[in-house]
Amino acid sequence: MDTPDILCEEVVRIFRGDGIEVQALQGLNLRVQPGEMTALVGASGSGKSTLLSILSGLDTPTAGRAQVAGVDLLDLTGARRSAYQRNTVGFVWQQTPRNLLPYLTAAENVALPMTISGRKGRKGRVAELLELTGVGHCSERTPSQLSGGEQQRVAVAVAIANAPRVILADEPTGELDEQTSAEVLEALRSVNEELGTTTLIVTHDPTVSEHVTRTVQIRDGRCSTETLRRAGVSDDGNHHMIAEEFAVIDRVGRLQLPQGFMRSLDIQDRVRLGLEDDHVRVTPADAANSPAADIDPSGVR
Ligand SMILES: Nc1ncnc2c1ncn2[C@@H]1O[C@H](COP(=O)(O)OP(=O)(O)OP(=O)(O)O)[C@@H](O)[C@H]1O
Repeated sequence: MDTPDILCEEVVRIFRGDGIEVQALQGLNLRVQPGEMTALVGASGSGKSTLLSILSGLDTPTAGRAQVAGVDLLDLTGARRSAYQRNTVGFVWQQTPRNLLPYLTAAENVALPMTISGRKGRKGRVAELLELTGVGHCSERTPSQLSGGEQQRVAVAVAIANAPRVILADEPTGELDEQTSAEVLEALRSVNEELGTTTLIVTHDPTVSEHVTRTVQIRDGRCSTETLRRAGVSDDGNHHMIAEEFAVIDRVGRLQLPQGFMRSLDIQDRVRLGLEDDHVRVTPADAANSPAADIDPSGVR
């Protein structure tokens, strides 16, 4: 298997202040392979923004290992941090002012990172990237002359201007309606398919899952479940997408049982484990004859 473009191993981030300690990330493990397009979803406060701050080089983990495109994020300082943010990763933020300069046209915004990096052949590349994200017709307009969706598609073109290995998108569709969101997600998908850019989209938006092949759910600062989508053919020959949900298990065997399972079997504090031929049995400890929640290795039932 290739070296992952995003690699998090046992990442911990603790915030301390006023005598209070918050464990925003509690030993998070995540691998995103080169060329993968993944959505990271989770309830408010689950740790998504904290993880994205670390991956973007704006924050440092308290413990653990975090690498993006082979760059170790724990000892990133000064000039290496700037080079990382300029060339290795591209960003799309929810708020337009963070993505685009208001007094530059779309084309000038896309050209700017290339100018800063001293990249040649800028003019042709600007036109190509705006076409790729579906906003070639907007090149001479400033952000205030663009719709919210067009602004975000220009932001995607800006993010890939210096050909980064990885794009990190933070709620890129947060302020858009469903139709416009779909256009922005299609722009990200075109970039992923045409250029092979590894893409991680952090979002609350449940419709994002329909545009990616992998959705990772984060709960209490750890990855808890993953949904993988693949094309399938049904008996009548029609093509359709099949989505399958898996529990995430780490190297030492930790996994999170879904809250629904815990509630329906009244599981708390401790359970009995049993090893069967092809699966592990989990039984509430204090219910001698209660039904068991079986964990099948091919998925969570
Ligand atoms: N700078 C900080 N100081 C103290 N606590 C923080 C800080 N940043 C985040 N937290 C806490 O860490 C936890 C995770 O926050 P985070 O913003 O990563 O969650 P999130 O999943 O991105 O939420 P949302 O979807 O609402 O943005 C929360 O309990 C939050 O209050």
